[in-house]
Amino acid sequence: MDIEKLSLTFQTNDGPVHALSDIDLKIEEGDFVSFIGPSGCGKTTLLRVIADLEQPTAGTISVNGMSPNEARLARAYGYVFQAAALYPWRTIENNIALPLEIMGLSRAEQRERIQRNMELVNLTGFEKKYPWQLSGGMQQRASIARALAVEPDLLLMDEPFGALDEIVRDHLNDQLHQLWEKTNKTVVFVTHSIPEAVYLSTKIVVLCPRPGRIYDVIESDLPRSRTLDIRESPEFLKIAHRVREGLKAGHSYED
Ligand SMILES: Nc1ncnc2c1ncn2[C@@H]1O[C@H](COP(=O)(O)OP(=O)(O)OP(=O)(O)O)[C@@H](O)[C@H]1O
Repeated sequence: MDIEKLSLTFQTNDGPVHALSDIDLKIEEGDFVSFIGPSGCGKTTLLRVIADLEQPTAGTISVNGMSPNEARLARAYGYVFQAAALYPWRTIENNIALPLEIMGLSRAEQRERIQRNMELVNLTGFEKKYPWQLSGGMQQRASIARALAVEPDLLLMDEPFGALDEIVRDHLNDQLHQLWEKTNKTVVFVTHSIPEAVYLSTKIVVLCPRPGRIYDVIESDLPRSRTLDIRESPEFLKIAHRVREGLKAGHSYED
């Protein structure tokens, strides 16, 4: 993915809001990229621009050689929201089936994809449950399975684990990491958590607000294959330190 000199200004009743300013970023296939930064620095807006849910006011962006609009129509990405956004009146398997029905896949193909992706997120056996019968962490895994079932090259995730407690979050970080290793998808991930960003990413983009812009891009030198233990290593702590310094430098304490 190639983003060049991209800016987005929202016109509001209180005047213009410079949500994104002069963003330059390259994301390679198979990268795991995190956007981290204080509230209002434009993380979600940038993700939404990639997803064709917002239009930039300047600059260019290409997603797998396509415009975001072409990529959306080609179903090149899956989007996972902060809250699981599952339909409560549909079972887990029928939630995952929904985009597949819209795509017009055969029942057999739908069933095969549901089974395979539920297995990938360790939810086999919960096909007939309703979302409200599952824990928050399981609901998030189900929404990841739904995004994966479309078989996108690119997974866009907006703070998917933000509302979960620390232990569940650690567990899901580990699972997501393994999933990424197994599937070799490109992932763009929004987070507020430094350990989460450093653990998961091959590239960490530190953003700062007013106007929303990139402060630092950190290429991780951690091995691609990792376990949560790596968080104790000096290499991990060094990257975490650099992210923290970036956040401090870009932070305004007047908020
Ligand atoms: N539709 C909109 N209309 C006007 N302003 C908007 C709109 N969407 C976002 N903004 C503003 O753009 C800026 C960036 O918002 P954005 O949600 O991308 O930040 P963020 O880094 O994701 O924040 P958070 O961490 O709180 O989710 C903020 O100042 C926000 O108020």
